[in-house]
Amino acid sequence: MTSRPFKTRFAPSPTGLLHLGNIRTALFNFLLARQARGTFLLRLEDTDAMRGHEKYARALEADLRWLGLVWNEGPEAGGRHGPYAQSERGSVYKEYFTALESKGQAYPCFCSEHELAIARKTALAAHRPPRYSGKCRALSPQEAQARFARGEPATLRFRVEEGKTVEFEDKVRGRQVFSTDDIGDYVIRRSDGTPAFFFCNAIDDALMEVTLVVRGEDHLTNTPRQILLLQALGLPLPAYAHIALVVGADGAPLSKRTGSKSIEELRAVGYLPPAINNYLARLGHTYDANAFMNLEALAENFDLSRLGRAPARYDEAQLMHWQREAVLHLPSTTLQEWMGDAVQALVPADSFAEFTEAVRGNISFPADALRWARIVFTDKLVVSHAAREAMMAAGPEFFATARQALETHGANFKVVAETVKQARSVSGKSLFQPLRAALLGELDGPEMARILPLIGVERARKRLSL
Ligand SMILES: Nc1ncnc2c1ncn2[C@@H]1O[C@H](COP(=O)(O)OP(=O)(O)OP(=O)(O)O)[C@@H](O)[C@H]1O
Repeated sequence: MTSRPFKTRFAPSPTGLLHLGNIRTALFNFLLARQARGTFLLRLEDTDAMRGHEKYARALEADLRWLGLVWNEGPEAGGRHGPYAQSERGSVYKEYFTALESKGQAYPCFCSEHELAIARKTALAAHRPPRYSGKCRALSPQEAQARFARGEPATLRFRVEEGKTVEFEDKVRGRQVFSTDDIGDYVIRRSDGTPAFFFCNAIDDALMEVTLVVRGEDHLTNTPRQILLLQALGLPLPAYAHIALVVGADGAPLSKRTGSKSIEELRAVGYLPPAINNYLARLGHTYDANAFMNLEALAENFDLSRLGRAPARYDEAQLMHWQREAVLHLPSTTLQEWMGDAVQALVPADSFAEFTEAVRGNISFPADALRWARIVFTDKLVVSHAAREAMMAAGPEFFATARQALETHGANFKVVAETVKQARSVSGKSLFQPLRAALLGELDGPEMARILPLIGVERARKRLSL
């Protein structure tokens, strides 16, 4: 098994937009494949019955590409093991159902939902695991045929040998032991003919030669069932790593069904791919270095043994930290594009590079850049209460001197400030705050030496005349 080429996979069901929990699973699989110079496979776990799966499939592919989590095998990328959408693999699953039936390892079950529900309740009341009683196990082929002929619907159940254990070494959670007595015979094909999710999932992992399955721990209880299936079919087993789920502030796992914030929404407000990647790679996983890293470095230093088992809590403040880091690290031209049309319309082309560098340290989103662009390049200055107080405290003579210095020396903040300092004997906060307040309308913001030349003498003169 270990001699097979290293391959991980991400196998989402396109039932909604991906959220940070799903993407973290994709990221870990991507990083591990990249680190091992192996393959990162994408498989769509859709079924024909799913609504809108085409739309969501395209959306999740776009999300992955946007984050740079590019798959080397799967839809569009191609590969030897396609098709890569489960809705197109019906004939493959059929073949394996037949194989299991002909070996006597699967049998038709005619028990109705109602009957099964009663049996489950009875078992639970008697403190027994609610596993299938085995009622249809012993049906003779003739009897089964007769019932089919009468048009009775049947599921297909996988036969599980009693009194055994299924064991595997989980790469995150350690040794896992399950008793087959708790599992019981389980449904692998529903009565409408559709295969059970974990059946397709296991068969596909084996046929697509996946060697390591990294997925949310919500799948942990599927694993012994999948191992039993693969063993019965003589198919290779992957290694497994079940990672803690990402939970929201309420402690509940992020989920498409409960409307968790989607990657698409984060992209729309201006979150940057390296911010999301740096944040998620550290969510429940630790690196030695806390520095901002590109995907290559995140991959190089990723370590499965450093994954925590506790639920990973989504923390927006942490994501914001990495967003600011990403803004600081972005190439200037990319940052300008990211700022968007509204900023581009306000900032003169020949000042864009200076503007970008001046505000880079003070923005987290394009909306922040727009605010600074309005302050610097329009006459609509909104002066905050604190700024107005600082200006009042400095008094009109302070500003008369500042205006005079501006006329004499131009938009050179250092010289203007130095002149005011000498002439009015003020320094530190009492010098810089009123100047900043008048010129920007705020007490915090970009470095004045960079921003004043962009504001220009004319606009600065008016602002110092307040
Ligand atoms: N909250 C979460 N935290 C971490 N991983 C998650 C979370 N929710 C789903 N995953 C993982 O994302 C991968 C893709 O899952 P899939 O698209 O089937 O979503 P799902 O399990 O149906 O989740 P959802 O509840 O969001 O629909 C799986 O490995 C799953 O374990």
